[in-house]
Amino acid sequence: MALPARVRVVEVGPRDGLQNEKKPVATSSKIELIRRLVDSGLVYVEAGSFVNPKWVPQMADSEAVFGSLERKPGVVYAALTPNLQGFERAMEAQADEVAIFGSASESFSQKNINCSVEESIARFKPVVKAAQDAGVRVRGYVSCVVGCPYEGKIAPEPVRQVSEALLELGCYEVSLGDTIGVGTPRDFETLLEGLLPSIAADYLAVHCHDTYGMAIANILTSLQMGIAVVDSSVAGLGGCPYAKGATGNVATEDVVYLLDGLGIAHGIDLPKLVATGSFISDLLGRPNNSKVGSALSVRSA
Ligand SMILES: CC(C)(COP(=O)([O-])OP(=O)([O-])OC[C@H]1O[C@@H](n2cnc3c(N)ncnc32)[C@H](O)[C@@H]1OP(=O)([O-])[O-])[C@@H](O)C(=O)NCCC(=O)NCCSC(=O)C[C@@](C)(O)CC(=O)[O-]
Repeated sequence: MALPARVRVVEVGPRDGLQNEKKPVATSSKIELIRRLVDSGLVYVEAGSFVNPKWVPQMADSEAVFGSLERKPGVVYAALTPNLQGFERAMEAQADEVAIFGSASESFSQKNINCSVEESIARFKPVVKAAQDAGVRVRGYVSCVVGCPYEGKIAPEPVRQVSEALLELGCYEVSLGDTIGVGTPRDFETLLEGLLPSIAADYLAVHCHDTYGMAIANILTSLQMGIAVVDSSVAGLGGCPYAKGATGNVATEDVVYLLDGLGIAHGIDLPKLVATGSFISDLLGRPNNSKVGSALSVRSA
């Protein structure tokens, strides 16, 4: 299949990237990070999450973050909302879009959102209804699409079932999460071969963690199979609080470099993005997990 002419990059660094940071990150730093990301050309930023702050303390200031974002036409600031309580908080904070998050693995569902996969769909139903009533778009996530930290390998069928359930509820798109970054291109091929006969590529995104260094290869495979939406975190920030040992998302800089090399449009200014990756890595006092970011920072220094 031909590669897509344009890819929509969904920046999840301020949420997925920062949610697992052990040291507190100042609200003002999060706001500055998001400002720089938007200044780099990103138009979709997952800026926070309205979950139980006891479960994910790093996201407890999401109201304050959303309250100080500079709103710009065409820029979407999204938030995770696991239930109606989260959705109401997100609306109060004027999130532009929300996301519900399920799992293809029962064990991960219990650890992450404290309910079974079936219960999660029932819990999401009123969230989507409330969002539709408010005219707010809802994105869906499915975690553990190829592997689970508790159950090992995951087959495409449960992923298809949960993805279809989320789309039937009213999600406009489902992002397929390799939560622990164990997938290889063969796994992504098998996954998409299992999904694409019943779900059009236009309704799917990929969300690859880079634990085993396979994320860029998995994204390339997905692009070749018609996927045109890619989630990523600047500087490869992140990890999942409920997936021990999982490292960050694929770095946005690495995705942009790949897209440039393939001649795929994306609308992002790579030098500005690299500077943003250096900014947040310095601020967190951790190495920059983007290979492209590190290489280009050294060259420009
Ligand atoms: C889902 C819940 C809330 C269920 O948690 P629960 O304990 O089952 O909820 P509950 O309804 O029984 O309520 C218990 C307490 O939580 C409070 N509560 C309940 N809901 C909220 C809310 N929205 N905001 C604030 N507070 C809330 C509620 O008010 C109550 O407070 P108490 O009376 O004990 O003081 C909990 O399990 C939770 O917060 N989990 C967070 C999970 C999370 O954020 N995980 C990381 C994000 S997912 C991810 O990273 C994967 C992804 C998306 O990136 C894709 C991938 O890579 O795979």
